[in-house]
Amino acid sequence: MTIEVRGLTRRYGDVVAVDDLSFDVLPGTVTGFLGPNGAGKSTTMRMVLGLDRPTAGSARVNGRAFAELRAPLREVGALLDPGAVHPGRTGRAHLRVAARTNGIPTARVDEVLAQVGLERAARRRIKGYSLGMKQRLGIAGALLGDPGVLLFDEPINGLDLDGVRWIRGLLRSLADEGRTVLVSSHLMSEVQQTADRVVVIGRGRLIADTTTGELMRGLGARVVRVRTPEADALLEALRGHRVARAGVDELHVSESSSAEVGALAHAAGVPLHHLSELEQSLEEAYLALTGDAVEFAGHG
Ligand SMILES: Nc1ncnc2c1ncn2[C@@H]1O[C@H](COP(=O)(O)OP(=O)(O)OP(=O)(O)O)[C@@H](O)[C@H]1O
Repeated sequence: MTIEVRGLTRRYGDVVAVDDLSFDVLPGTVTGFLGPNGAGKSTTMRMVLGLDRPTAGSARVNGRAFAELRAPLREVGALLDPGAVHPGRTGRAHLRVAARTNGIPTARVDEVLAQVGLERAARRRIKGYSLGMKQRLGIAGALLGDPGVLLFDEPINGLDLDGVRWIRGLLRSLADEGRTVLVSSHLMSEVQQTADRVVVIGRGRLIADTTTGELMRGLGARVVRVRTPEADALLEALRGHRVARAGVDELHVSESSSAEVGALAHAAGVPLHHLSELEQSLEEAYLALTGDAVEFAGHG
């Protein structure tokens, strides 16, 4: 039960939505799929689900292209666009149609309705559903075929706190049952709370593919802020370190400590006017990581 993405590329005219992307999603884990708006997350998921055609490369589920899966809904379930349902149908009727067309026993419909907590609304028309209820119905649809691979595109969008907690618990339990779970979000904080692994993309390209812990350690690294009237001399003394020039008299040193920077400055006879450690918040660090990849940055 895996998702394998290899050299996946999708162009729309001049826009490269997904750019030579490769990663694996493994069973028993929740993998967060993280990137700013327009990064290419939905396009990637659509290609995994056979809803869009790669310009190059491949996306495989359990070793096969989606079109080659014999019983697709039993192998992979997805929540993509919860609004894309017939509003005049009841939730139950909607799922029964999906079950029938996919050779899934209709008894399964009531099971998944119970699993997502929609039993009481099952006989009401979808047009009367709240966003959260539509989201739950979409998830029920994803679970219908009891698939080993699940994709959720921004599942917490528009949910209240209870709904968010419920989704987190559901993702966890699906992974604990040994399933392969890929969940997209544009929020670092969300992925931090739910995912074991993270695939970060920006402008369609892979930025990071690692465990959540590693990503947080890397991103949360302290930066030493130092000010000196002799910045060039200090730069020289810090050779071999990762240093960014933040102004005429200010340097930011990564992967170091104020003790180390202070000692190096002292040894080189460089006077310091300021020395401190900046603790980056995870959200800031994530923005720094994907900053160059943001398609439309807000100003002011
Ligand atoms: N059918 C399409 N035709 C033209 N361009 C498209 C199409 N689908 C997506 N794009 C473009 O591809 C890029 C990636 O879009 P995509 O929706 O995959 O990003 P995303 O990471 O899911 O973002 P969001 O969080 O906003 O949904 C964007 O520049 C988008 O405008």
